[in-house]
Amino acid sequence: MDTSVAPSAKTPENGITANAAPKISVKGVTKVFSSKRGEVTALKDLSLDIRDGEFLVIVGASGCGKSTLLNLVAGFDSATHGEVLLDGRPVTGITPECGMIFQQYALFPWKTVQENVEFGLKMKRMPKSEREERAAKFIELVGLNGFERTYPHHLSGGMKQRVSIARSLANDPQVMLLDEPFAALDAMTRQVLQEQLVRIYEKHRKTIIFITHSIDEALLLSSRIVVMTARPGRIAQEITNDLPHPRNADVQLSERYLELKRHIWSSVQAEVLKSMEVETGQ
Ligand SMILES: Nc1ncnc2c1ncn2[C@@H]1O[C@H](COP(=O)(O)OP(=O)(O)OP(=O)(O)O)[C@@H](O)[C@H]1O
Repeated sequence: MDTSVAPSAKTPENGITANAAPKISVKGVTKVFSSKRGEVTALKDLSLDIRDGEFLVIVGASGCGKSTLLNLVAGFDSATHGEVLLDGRPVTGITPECGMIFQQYALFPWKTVQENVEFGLKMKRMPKSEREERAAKFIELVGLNGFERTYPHHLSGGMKQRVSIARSLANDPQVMLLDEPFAALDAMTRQVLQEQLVRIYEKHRKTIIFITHSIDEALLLSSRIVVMTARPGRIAQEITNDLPHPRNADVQLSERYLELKRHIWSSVQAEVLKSMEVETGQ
């Protein structure tokens, strides 16, 4: 594993200590799917540690197993071999410690913004006044004040995704899992939401695992980037992202940014070419 561009896992900006016990530990995970067309090995003997407060971004060719890995961490599915540990305990099902955000917002269309954000808190039986106050705080954090009583079908895609983020944050998960959350958005909305997520990360320091196909998105957001191999997915490379915080899109103009981007691109490109060979059976 080449980490030559990466200086160290500890940065003054994020205060993450390399030798702290991992928040999440993926240990020798293999995932085989069986279908009518036979078996697909999506992940093979994949191991990965994620530290508390890290913003880990996973990139890799289409079909290399990124969503499969995230689903195992979320407890939506279980590994064929190996295990996923959260705070040292095996993940055996969905847990409130992990909040998931999908590309397709997953909002309740019959509930207002306020009711969507309050939903998890209501499930936890939080008293009404407390949950209203909490929801208002996170609606404000994502810049949606004034839209509390609006229904999702009156919101743009970017606004819907902000509701999803507010809903997840309101539940105060220790870990946020995001599967290509901004992929369906136009470029400008996407940049606004990326910068908003960076601000949220800088303020709240959640442990975040984020999947994307965009190297620019990975570099803007992450504290570490993992490139996965072509299927069956394993870790091809890990790169510590030492671009400074507070971070915004201007970071893309720096020499360091271009250096990291070139490095990640060469790794991703090699894996994309391999995945094309897998698909065409060469
Ligand atoms: N439930 C399933 N049954 C059968 N095969 C599956 C299932 N889920 C995923 N796969 C297969 O496992 C492999 C990995 O899929 P996965 O969705 O994890 O990849 P990905 O890297 O997230 O892809 P993309 O970037 O295109 O979203 C693919 O070949 C996919 O077809």
